[in-house]
Amino acid sequence: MSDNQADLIVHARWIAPVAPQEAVLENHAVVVKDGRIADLLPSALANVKWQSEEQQHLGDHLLIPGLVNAHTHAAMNLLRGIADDLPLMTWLEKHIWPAEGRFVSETFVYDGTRLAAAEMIRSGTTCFADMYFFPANAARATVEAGLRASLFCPLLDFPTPMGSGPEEYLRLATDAMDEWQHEPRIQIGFGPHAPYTVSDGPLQKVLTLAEELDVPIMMHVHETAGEIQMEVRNTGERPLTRLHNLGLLSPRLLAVHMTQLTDEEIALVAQTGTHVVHCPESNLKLASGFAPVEKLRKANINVALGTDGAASNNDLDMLGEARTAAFLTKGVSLQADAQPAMETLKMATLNGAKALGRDNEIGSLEMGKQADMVAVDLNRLETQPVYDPVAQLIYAATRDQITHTWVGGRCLMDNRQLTTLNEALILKNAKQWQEKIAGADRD
Ligand SMILES: CSC[C@H]1O[C@@H](n2cnc3c(O)ncnc32)[C@H](O)[C@@H]1O
Ligand SMILES: [Zn+2]
Repeated sequence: MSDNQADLIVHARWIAPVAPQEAVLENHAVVVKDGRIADLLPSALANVKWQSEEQQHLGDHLLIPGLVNAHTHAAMNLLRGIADDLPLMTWLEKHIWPAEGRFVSETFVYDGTRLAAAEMIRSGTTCFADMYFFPANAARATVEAGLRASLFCPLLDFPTPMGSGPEEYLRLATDAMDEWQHEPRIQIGFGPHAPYTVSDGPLQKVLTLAEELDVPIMMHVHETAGEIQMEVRNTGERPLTRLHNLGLLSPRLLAVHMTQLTDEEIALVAQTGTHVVHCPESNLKLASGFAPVEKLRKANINVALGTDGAASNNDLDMLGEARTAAFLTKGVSLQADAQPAMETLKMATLNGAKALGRDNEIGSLEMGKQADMVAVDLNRLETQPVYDPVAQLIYAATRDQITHTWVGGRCLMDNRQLTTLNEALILKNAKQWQEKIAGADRD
């Protein structure tokens, strides 16, 4: 193959590379070779410098890096709408855990993750961070869909459909790491559920193994005030202090939610390089609170964005989540200029990639990185006229305007048609699960 031979050239009216520069490029093209971005140059020069049989002329579209959903429970798509309008602990203890106890299996996780993958591809997510049971089945569904994922293997003090206790969860996690080590699109990490469900011994083991194997850790932390009061009552310490004393706060940790933070705790998170994953819609729906994003940003903390699972959100729409995040930060900080549109796009892409330690490969449209990209059609009544394409994306566009999704240069959605997944089959399967789950309650 000659040096100027490419596999695909995508031309767009606007390209927002996110990094190394935040500026939006006009009438440019991305050249893809061997799954990576080989060039980013003015459209007029693309076919002078490069040859490619495959060309995509997008017109009035904005091309952005693939969205990185930094926290979800993909298979919970099958539990969407099963328990609404409840606070976290009632939702979890009285509804979700009992339902998981009855229905979660390897098949449930495979089917649920496939349903979630279809929704994610259709809404521009190219990489997701998942924390759920039977991660090998989630990995299989992810690879078949063509997506990227970081799968965090669950660990709790008590039995679940997946295992009997910490020793078994740890073994299953290291087995999954062995099994998936040669699949570059899959990363496996540890997912100790929360400070109130995992005791010190297992957390110490997680930390030792994570350091030895050099993998990330994801945990729900300070999601509600109630969880903090409970820990203070039982141990006299706040959960974050306990995690710090155990040595868990570090760039290896993705602390999810973080809605309750003192100024001292924010300083500690900054000092230790811990990443925060903000899940505004789940936090709002469960009435948990909200992360003080503007304060976190001022402290130079990396804040990524996640939807949480579809049973608490109730969708996996990262564009919608980004809009909620931007508005919430402005409202909470009483500063209209807090979290501008470009900052929000960065939170939904590069910051997620950084939190997962994958920013050398994904998160921005830079030469050498994987060609994970999403095209958004701005040529619609709802997003015209266009003065600022990124503002239009964050403040006005909706996920149905996403026309194309590529992962590693492979097109997973072409003009809103899924190429790797059978929509009709997935739909049918989701309905069968609904009948099984709702039917079991009637019996
Ligand atoms: C250890 S597997 C994941 C476990 O977490 C539960 N879960 C889903 N959303 C939340 C949330 O917002 N806070 C705490 N726990 C959550 C899920 O149902 C699984 O049991
Ligand atoms: Zn969660």
